[in-house]
This record gives sequence, structure tokens and C-alpha cells, in this order.
Amino acid sequence: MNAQPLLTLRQLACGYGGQRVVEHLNLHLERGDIGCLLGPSGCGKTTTLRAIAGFEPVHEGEIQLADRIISRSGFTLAPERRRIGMVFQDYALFPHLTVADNVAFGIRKHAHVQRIVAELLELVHLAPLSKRYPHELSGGQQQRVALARALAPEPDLLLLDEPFSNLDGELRRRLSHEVRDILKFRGTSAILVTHDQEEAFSVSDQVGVFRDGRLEQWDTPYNLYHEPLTPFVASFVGQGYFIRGQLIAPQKVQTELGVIQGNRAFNWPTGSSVDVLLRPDDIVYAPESALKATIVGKTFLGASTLYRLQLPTGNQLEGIFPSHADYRTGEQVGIRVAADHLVVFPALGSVAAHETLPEAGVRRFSSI
Ligand SMILES: Nc1ncnc2c1ncn2[C@@H]1O[C@H](COP(=O)(O)OP(=O)(O)OP(=O)(O)O)[C@@H](O)[C@H]1O
Repeated sequence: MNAQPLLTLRQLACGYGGQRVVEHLNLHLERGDIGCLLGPSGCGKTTTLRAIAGFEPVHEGEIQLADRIISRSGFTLAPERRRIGMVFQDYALFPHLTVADNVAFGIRKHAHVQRIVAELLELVHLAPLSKRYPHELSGGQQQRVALARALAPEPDLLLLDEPFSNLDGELRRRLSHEVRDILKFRGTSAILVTHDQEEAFSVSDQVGVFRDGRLEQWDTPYNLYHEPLTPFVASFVGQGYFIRGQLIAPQKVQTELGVIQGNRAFNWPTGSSVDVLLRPDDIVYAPESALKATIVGKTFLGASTLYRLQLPTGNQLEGIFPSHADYRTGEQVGIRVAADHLVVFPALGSVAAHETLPEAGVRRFSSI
């Protein structure tokens, strides 16, 4: 069966009043898929979500849901007529209504309201708490009520704006997995906004990385990690270091770690200066290797240990090794590069060489 498009944004520009926050936005969500808008604070994720919900008019381009245009310049279908549900960061439950009445709110006139509410409360594991009020629930429980309430009218699309960010650690992880399971079980399509990459990857089928109001890449988590299209995406998603090198053949780069060969060819001229992205899992412990690095830092992660490694030139990298062998800071270890999916960007004249990258993730250049 062919995948059916549900949501399409075409050349969308949106913002507030005359101010454009997001421009040239194109994306496409299949029915039943969960998409995510990921990016640093202020890059326009929530603005995009509000435009999809119909809370903000669009300046240019259009938004199509199933077979109808719901927004274009000069036309905004009212939010309540879009068949779109919302789940907010702060839950936004009605404080004077019980859990069951909150869930029933959008389907009060439905003939089978009680049955639907009972089924949804089962689904979100809150059946025993149906008579409680929101203030008598934990944050995680309140967010489950909000999810059940949003699902009750069977929306075509569910929008979730940072739904887990008021929850901490383990609960946040557990609930995000649970929400994915619930959405998949019901076949509900959704768009999630987050600035947490782990959350984006664990919940979504497709993730869009935003930067300054532009979508840099809309792709699967796997492709974002292994095939980032821009240095920004490479840096925002995952960890790693860029090592400067020289292209000596379409698939080979000469670096201070030796010749690194990937599984794809680059068509820049031989001799081009390039930056190769090396993630911690690309650096393998290899006692027999002539290439040695000095351990200058380590973080125990349980099953594995993340080592900060200094090369003979003084440049640094990170490597992740199984934790059953434990090495001390100051010790020398043999390493080799095992990077099948070589991620390479042109170095000279590259805009990326001058940009400020977010704190987490890739350091643009390795250095002491
Ligand atoms: N109501 C508003 N009126 C005018 N400008 C706004 C309004 N809301 C947000 N902005 C601006 O739009 C830009 C994008 O904001 P937006 O909330 O979409 O970012 P975000 O990516 O969701 O960030 P965060 O992760 O911090 O929520 C910011 O510069 C912000 O100051």
C-alpha cells in the first residue's frame, strides 16, 4: 500500500504581525507517522506548530491537511474546524473538572461518550483515577489526561508542544515511549515539538532540524545521524569532532588518523580540504594499531565508557569503548577509525567554519 500524505507544508512563511519567524518551510508527513520539530530555543518550532494549529495566519505558502488547504496567505481555517488536537507543555487541564470530565470535554454530545472515555482512560492507565481532579494528580498523570482528552475527538493530527519538558529524567523517557506506543496503536498522526534530541529520536519517525527559522533537514533519525546534510545538523544531532583532512580519492580522506575510507564518493576535486565528522562510536579500541592516543578524560556510562582522547598532534577526539576493560587517564591506547558512513563537508570557504554551534554535540574542530 502506498503511504498517504496527511500534512504538507509548502513554501510556508509564518510569524507574528509583520515579523517573519519561519520561511521557505517545506515538509510532508505521511498518515500514521509521528514527525518532530527539533532545534535550539527560538528557532521557530512553536511558531510553526501554531500556524499548523491555525492560531497564527501564514504570510506565504500553504498548509494542506489531507485533501484540503487549511491555511494560505489571506485564509485561515478556524482552529476548531481543523480536526487537529493539541497537547501543551503545561497540560492545560480544566481544574474544576474531574479526570473523566476533562477527557469527555470535546465529545460531550457524542452518543457513546462514556464508553470512549472509559477506553481512553484504560489506554493511558488512568481508569482508577477517573474521579480525581487535576490538582490531585502528578505531572505525568496530568499529561496522560491531556493526551486522552486530545485523542477523544479522534483528530486527524495531534500537535504536542514540548509535552514532556515539565517532567524529569526517567519519567520523561518512560512517558515519551508510552505516548509513541499509544499514538501508533491508534494510528494517530502527530507532530511533536522538542529541543531534546533523545526525545525526538525515541518518539518520531521523521525529524526536522530547524535553525533560525529555516528547516535544514527533514529526515529519519537514522539519516539525520548518519547522513546529515549540513554541518549544523551534524553538530546538533549526536556528538563528535570534526577532523581536518584532504580528499585524495572520491572515497578517501587523508587525515592525521591515516586514510579514512567511507562507503560513498565525494565529487569535490582531489586535494580539496575537507572536515570529516568522527562520532565517538567511529573510534574503535584497537590494541594492535600503530595509531596511539592518550586518554585525557573519561565518563563511565554503564555498559560503555566515553573516553576523551588526545592525538599526537594535540587534537582531541572522543571514543566509546565497552566498559569491561577500564583504562586510566594518562594511559596510551591503540585506536582505529571504523566509519562506514563517512560524513564530510568542504572545509575551505565553508560558512560552517565560522558559525557558532550549540553547546551540546559536535565541537567544530578538535583542539587541545
Ligand atoms: N507572540 C509572539 N510575538 C512576537 N514574537 C514572538 C511571539 N512568540 C514567539 N516570538 C518570537 O519568535 C521566535 C521563534 O519563537 P518560537 O517560540 O517559535 O521558538 P521555539 O523554537 O519554539 O523556541 P523554544 O524551544 O524556546 O520554545 C523567537 O524569536 C520569539 O521571540
